[in-house]
Amino acid sequence: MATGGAAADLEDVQTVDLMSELLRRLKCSQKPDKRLIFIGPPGSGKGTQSPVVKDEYCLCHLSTGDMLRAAVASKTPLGVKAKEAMEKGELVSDDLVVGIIDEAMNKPKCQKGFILDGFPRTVTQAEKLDEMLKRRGTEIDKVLNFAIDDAILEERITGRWIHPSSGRSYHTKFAPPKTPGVDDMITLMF
Ligand SMILES: Nc1ncnc2c1ncn2[C@@H]1O[C@H](COP(=O)(O)OP(=O)(O)O)[C@@H](O)[C@H]1O
Repeated sequence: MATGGAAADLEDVQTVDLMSELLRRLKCSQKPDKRLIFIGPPGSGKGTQSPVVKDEYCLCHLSTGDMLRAAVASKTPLGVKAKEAMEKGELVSDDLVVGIIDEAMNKPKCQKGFILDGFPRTVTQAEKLDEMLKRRGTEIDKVLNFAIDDAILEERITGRWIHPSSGRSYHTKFAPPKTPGVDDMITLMF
């Protein structure tokens, strides 16, 4: 399905990037398919573990929260519809969320499977997920519940610092920035 445009784009890609992507795909072709659901409150470690598991098993990480925030930021039609509910701290409609997950699952990066993060969040979403998987002739392999003590969660969340423009997160005790209150990359650059 490569188009003329896509082929031209590849010519612009550095050889070293192209080779490492080829090697990655070769390695990935030997991995078993995996379809996972991660469940856990903010601070439970989903955000830390997801990229590790994703890279190891060549999966895509489908975080509905991240996808919705990106849609809102880039003002796509989906983002415009989701914005109001998100700002009020309410759930976005099941149809919208199911739509973005269904579309994302068709992407090549989800070919080996996926990590669902923040989805399903309602019974309707869970039923729709069942339908989607049935249609694709697949199943969920594992659901991982990041069970964690409330006291630990509180310590992690209250000590968290987020650099808004990059999304990099720090912790006053566990992962402090080099200079208090300053993002490390900025410290490095100046
Ligand atoms: N599965 C979902 N169904 C409906 N709304 C969702 C779903 N996932 C995320 N959202 C919307 O995105 C917001 C942010 O989600 P998320 O990043 O998971 O963070 P939080 O832990 O603050 O809920 C939610 O408050 C909700 O409005």
